[in-house]
Amino acid sequence: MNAPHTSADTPVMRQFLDIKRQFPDAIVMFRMGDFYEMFFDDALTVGPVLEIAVTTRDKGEVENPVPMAGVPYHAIGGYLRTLVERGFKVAICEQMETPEQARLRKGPSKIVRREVVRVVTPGVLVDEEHLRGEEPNYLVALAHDAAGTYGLGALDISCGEFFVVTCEGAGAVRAALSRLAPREIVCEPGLHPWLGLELGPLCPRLEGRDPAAVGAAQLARVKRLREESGGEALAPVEAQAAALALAYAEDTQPGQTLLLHRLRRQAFEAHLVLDDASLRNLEVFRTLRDGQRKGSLLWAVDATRTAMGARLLRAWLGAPLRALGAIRERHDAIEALLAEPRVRGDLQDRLKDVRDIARLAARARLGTVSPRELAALRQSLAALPGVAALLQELARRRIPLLTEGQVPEDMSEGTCAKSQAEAARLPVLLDLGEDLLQDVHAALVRLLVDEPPAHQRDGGMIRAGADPELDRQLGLRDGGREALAAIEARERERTGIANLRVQHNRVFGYYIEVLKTQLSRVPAEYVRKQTTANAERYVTAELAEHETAVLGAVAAALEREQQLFTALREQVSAAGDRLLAAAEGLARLDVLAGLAEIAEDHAYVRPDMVEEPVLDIEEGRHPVVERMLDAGRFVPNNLALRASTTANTGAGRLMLLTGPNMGGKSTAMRMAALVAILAHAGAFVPAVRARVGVVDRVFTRVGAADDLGRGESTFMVEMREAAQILSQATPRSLVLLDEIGRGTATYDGLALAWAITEFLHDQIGCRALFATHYHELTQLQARLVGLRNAHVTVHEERGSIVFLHRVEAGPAERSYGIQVGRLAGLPASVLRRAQKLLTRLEQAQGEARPLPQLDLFAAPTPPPQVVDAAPPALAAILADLRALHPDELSPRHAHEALRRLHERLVAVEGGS
Ligand SMILES: Nc1ncnc2c1ncn2[C@@H]1O[C@H](COP(=O)(O)OP(=O)(O)OP(=O)(O)O)[C@@H](O)[C@H]1O
Repeated sequence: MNAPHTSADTPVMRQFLDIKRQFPDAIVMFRMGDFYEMFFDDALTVGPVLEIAVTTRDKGEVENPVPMAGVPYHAIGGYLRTLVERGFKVAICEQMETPEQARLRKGPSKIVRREVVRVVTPGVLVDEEHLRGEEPNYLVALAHDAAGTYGLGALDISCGEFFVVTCEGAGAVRAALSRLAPREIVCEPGLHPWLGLELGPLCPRLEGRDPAAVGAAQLARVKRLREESGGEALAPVEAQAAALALAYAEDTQPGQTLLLHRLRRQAFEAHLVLDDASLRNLEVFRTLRDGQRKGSLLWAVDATRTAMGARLLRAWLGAPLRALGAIRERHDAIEALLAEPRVRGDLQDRLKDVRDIARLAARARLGTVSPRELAALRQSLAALPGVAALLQELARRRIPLLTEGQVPEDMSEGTCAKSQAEAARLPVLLDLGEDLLQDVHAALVRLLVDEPPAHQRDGGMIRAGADPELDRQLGLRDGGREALAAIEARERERTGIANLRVQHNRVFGYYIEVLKTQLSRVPAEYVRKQTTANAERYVTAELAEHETAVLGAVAAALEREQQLFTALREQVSAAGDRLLAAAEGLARLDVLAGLAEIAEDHAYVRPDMVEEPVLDIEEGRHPVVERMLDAGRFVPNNLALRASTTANTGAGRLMLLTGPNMGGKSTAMRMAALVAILAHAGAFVPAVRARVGVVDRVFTRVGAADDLGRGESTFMVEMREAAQILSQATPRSLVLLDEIGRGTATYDGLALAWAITEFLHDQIGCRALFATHYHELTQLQARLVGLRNAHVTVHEERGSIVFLHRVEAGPAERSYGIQVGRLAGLPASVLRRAQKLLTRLEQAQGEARPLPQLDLFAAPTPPPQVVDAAPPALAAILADLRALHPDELSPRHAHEALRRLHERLVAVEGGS
């Protein structure tokens, strides 16, 4: 910034430059009266972005005037959102005193004191207008050690969520980042390209900061927070990442203490890991096609009533559990809620009244909560006793349920009574705790009016009768106003001016207005102040006195209101930890009740979770595709995988799925993965029965269309993903491969697919589903004990095919590419030509046999004809026509053949 001396050398500009020096990388929004002004380069940068005019401060008086652009203070929200969405960092600089106070202040400088009160970036948003209720708003800080271990510190200051994740290697970092979808990443400058992070899609903003520079104080704070949270100590990279996130976030909120809900540790090994490819391909959070939430797994199972619940459900799906105990706790809770549909429904109705308690608490802590938002908190807390009562009812109703016929004789003593109590207890996850925050609720009821205003600044939020001092000021104010009305009446009477009025404006305060037609009656003591088109305005000594009284009372009342509101806000802020604990319990309840509702409405069942590496699904359905089709149209399928297999058991560890395009292979495979994910997330699953053995990771290699935009060929992406799977999958993993190898020459592709299948089967031995069009692979069943062929069935009729979408044992008999092409509307001539080429290719391959043991293209069964069935005489003519080789005929022979065919056709038609 090269500020010319002349223009910048005023006290205010010096103040601005001082502040700008402290926030060199931020756009400084500098409050001046009713505007936020931006100067110099800031103005030039934001002008076009915000579509506002850039002017100059000195209006042509100096040679190099200071560029300036401003926005009205009350409209800052929209402008701020635009800037933040574009990835800017914005420092909000406020006036910390009134011009009046500045003038009265001792000392040489009489300019208004200004300070940056907060810095706004995408990762530290707290205001409702910037946030989406159902999505978290993470800031993620990255640290790493020499061994290539990464610590991720994830912080959502809008709701106090704070945790660390450890990742081994760049791939794991990418997986974690795509799950968390952070709005901002803080890491060592230069780290992100090295990690291969494509920030565009992954995250809107990156802040370069060196984790090593994090202060000892921050590290100590993180350590203390962790101790208070009761977990084991953090590894150094974890602590460093957490401290970096905290330091960065706190720098954006000068002078504030963030509300944090413990510092948790998400152990990598505690979760079923879904890498970015799986999250994307399985459409866990959004669809592949248009990136929408609708049509995703999350959408299909979300019946939450609160924003907090929606966020928690997202977290559960993104990081399913691996520990059977923890998974079963969730299933137990859903089961209990399913058993009592009426209680569950009532609970959900209560939850509808619950607003985003976590985010409201965080805003109370930062001092930005509005009166209207505190009313939302009041409404939420009002729902708590009802929720607690319903949970008690649920517990009571479980006693007969669990103890029928085995009520012990003496409930008061002995182990029997103890187990009795144990059995009657609610599933642990349905326990909301004792603290219903009714003290906070009572304070909100006592102080806040029923419908408070959106902003604190104008007052009108404190209930009459709540505070004697406020009531007194309001009395004075109203008394003053009444006195003014009395003056008006008295003066009308006294002067005989019937339409004399006492009025008020900001320039003159209170005045008496008399129409010009009545001027002759104006008493001598009225002092003329202003002349308008058809009236004169006057002041009197009495009026001035009352005015002072009224305005004084208004100001005093407003100030008292502000004091009371601030105290109330501080009371809420002090209850922050309790509010977050309640928020957590409510969110969990909301998710579990929602999952129970989905289970009931869509006939999901509790999966049987086991350690043994199996995946046995009876009549499973794809949760999303099922919903998109008309009721009853989805064809349920059985799928069974068993990692430890021998030749003669029904299920293998690797299922090779063949069958025509559009036959339902992808749907069946995804169904298996989604059932596994839902089960681990603690949800019920869309099936009649499911036995799910613990999975450590789900890998998918499915359709590559969406990768094309990234500048890599389909085949390259495919192979890279396959390489990753082969190097990372363990015997506990679940692997989905959809048509691997099809992006290259036939034999290359087939050979790669063949070798990959063998490797998965022999070396890794995990559960895997492999959809392929290489029929040759089906012969592997003879050699690989754990491989089972399965196919999606079609019904064939008169040369046309109908997809049955049913998975059955054994390989598909052959492919139906040409029939599918026909369904898709390819021209008949192309189809005929393709059929002919296919026959020839099959014959040629049959003779040449370039890969002997593969038995390529086994003896061709005659392909079904593409043309419609015809009467025999006609069919004979068609057969002869088909047998012609037009390209090999001379024009004369062609003409001859055409004439003969035509004659026969006319004869047949004449005879029929
Ligand atoms: N079990 C099912 N019940 C009803 N409809 C289904 C079922 N499975 C698939 N479908 C329908 O068939 C369409 C195609 O399914 P899918 O994409 O799974 O086929 P595919 O065999 O993988 O095809 P391709 O080989 O071309 O990828 C789906 O979009 C869905 O509408």
